[in-house]
Amino acid sequence: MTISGADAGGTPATAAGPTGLAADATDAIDRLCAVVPDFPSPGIVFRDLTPVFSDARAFRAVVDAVAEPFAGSFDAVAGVEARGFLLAAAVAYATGTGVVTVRKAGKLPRAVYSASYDLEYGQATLELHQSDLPAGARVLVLDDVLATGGTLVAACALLEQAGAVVAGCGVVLELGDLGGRASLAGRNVHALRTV
Ligand SMILES: O=P(O)(O)OC[C@H]1O[C@H](OP(=O)(O)OP(=O)(O)O)[C@H](O)[C@@H]1O
Ligand SMILES: Nc1ncnc2[nH]cnc12
Repeated sequence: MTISGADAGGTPATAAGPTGLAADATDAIDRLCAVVPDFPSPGIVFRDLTPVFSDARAFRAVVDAVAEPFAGSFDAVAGVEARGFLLAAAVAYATGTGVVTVRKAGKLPRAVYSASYDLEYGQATLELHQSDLPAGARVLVLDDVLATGGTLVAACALLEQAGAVVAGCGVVLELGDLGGRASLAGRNVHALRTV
């Protein structure tokens, strides 16, 4: 089914409180998230949110809901490469803030801070331009999935190294049995859905 732009509206942020937004988002996640066993390697249960993002109503619900708990507390949004970019750009546009990219190694052309970490299925390095944010900028960090937490721990460390203040971390889906939230102890972490 193709949803036209005019019909793509979900629950307008002004028409429903947090419950309405969160409920719309949770429903969309439960209906549309695909679960793929043994990807990208044996034993991993991969939660694929692309069907959520490709559905106009679901995407709007998720974008509105992931930002809502942090309303008024951030001056910029940081998206973690790559899936976090989808949410961060949308939230930044919707809230009239700037968006910065926390990128995989070797992608940013100017001076960077770097942080390496372990993933559920491998290792990675993230980088942030040293001069993309004004000192003291309050930054909302967004990503699609919280698993072990290594990615968000690294992203927050880079932002603080750059002189920013992390307003919080928002994710669509938290894989509760992988301990990611514990690794972010003390931070303002909000997941739309925990499985
Ligand atoms: O909590 P963690 O154990 O760190 O895992 C969560 C991260 O894993 C995935 O990214 P991935 O590194 O697979 O890159 P991608 O977004 O480019 O697919 C996901 O988008 C999160 O960023
Ligand atoms: N199991 C998983 N599903 C989707 N994204 C992930 N990132 C890290 N672990 C993941």
